[in-house]
Amino acid sequence: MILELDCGNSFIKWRVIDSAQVKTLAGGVVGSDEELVSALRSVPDLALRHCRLVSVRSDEETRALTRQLQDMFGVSSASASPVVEMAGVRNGYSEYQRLGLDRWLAVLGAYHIARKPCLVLDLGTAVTSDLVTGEGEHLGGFICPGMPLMRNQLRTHTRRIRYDDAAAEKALLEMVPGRSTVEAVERGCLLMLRGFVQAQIELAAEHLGDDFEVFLTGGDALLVRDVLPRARVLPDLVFTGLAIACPLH
Ligand SMILES: Nc1ncnc2c1ncn2[C@@H]1O[C@H](COP(=O)(O)OP(=O)(O)OP(=O)(O)O)[C@@H](O)[C@H]1O
Ligand SMILES: CC(C)(CO)[C@@H](O)C(=O)NCCC(=O)O
Ligand SMILES: [K+]
Repeated sequence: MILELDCGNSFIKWRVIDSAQVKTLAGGVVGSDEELVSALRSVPDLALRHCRLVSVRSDEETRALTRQLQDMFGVSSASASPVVEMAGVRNGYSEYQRLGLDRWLAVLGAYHIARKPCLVLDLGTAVTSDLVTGEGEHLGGFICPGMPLMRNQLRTHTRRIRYDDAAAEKALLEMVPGRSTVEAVERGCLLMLRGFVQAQIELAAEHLGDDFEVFLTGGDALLVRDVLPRARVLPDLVFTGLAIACPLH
């Protein structure tokens, strides 16, 4: 069995796949290293042979996690690392090491699947957009705050914006003008997000021509799905790229 991890800024996405790399045996989203360990402990008949991961956390945090996995499950971890070029894709950053590895893997995964120009949108704590040409040239992209950051900035920097998560979820069931704070904020932030992704479609058409694929991933992907009817929603896109960046021999 192989353990795969995508360590984002707020959550760790994990899954266990069989050694032939065809079936997903277990998986989930957790908020901390401790939660990951207990989630793994509750997987029946767990027998990990390998672990591969991508992390946008500090090296220290990532090392603490891999050490724990070694101690608890006897498995050593391979981490995706920055490269200039891989699998037919060329990193577009002027300092290639600075490109977030989750972005890089999502781009590798998307280009591997599409083999044509791609727009890759990842909606997590932060929202990222990346463009790749049909020749595998990564053109760079954009970063902006995601839903969690937008709403928390408003809650933190104002005196009178206060509401709980349950109310937030309910507020997004409709998009008419808000008649309460929670409705006004949640719907306002969602409109920002939708506006951003729509602008990316226009931008991608300028840089890539009209025939490009749109890939959508990240915990909040479904919030913008209705304004991107042509997008392929692939929650495991980063894992697709991880398999390319960290092959098991
Ligand atoms: N099952 C889920 N578990 C956790 N978060 C979820 C889930 N489904 C949707 N979300 C939402 O997804 C968002 C977090 O997305 P994601 O897990 O991709 O972020 P992240 O990887 O921590 O952030 P980033 O990609 O910016 O580093 C949050 O707004 C959260 O509410
Ligand atoms: C933008 C995030 C936070 C998205 O997870 C991550 O890809 C990251 O930390 N990137 C480094 C900065 C950059 O990509 O330019
Ligand atoms: K991510």
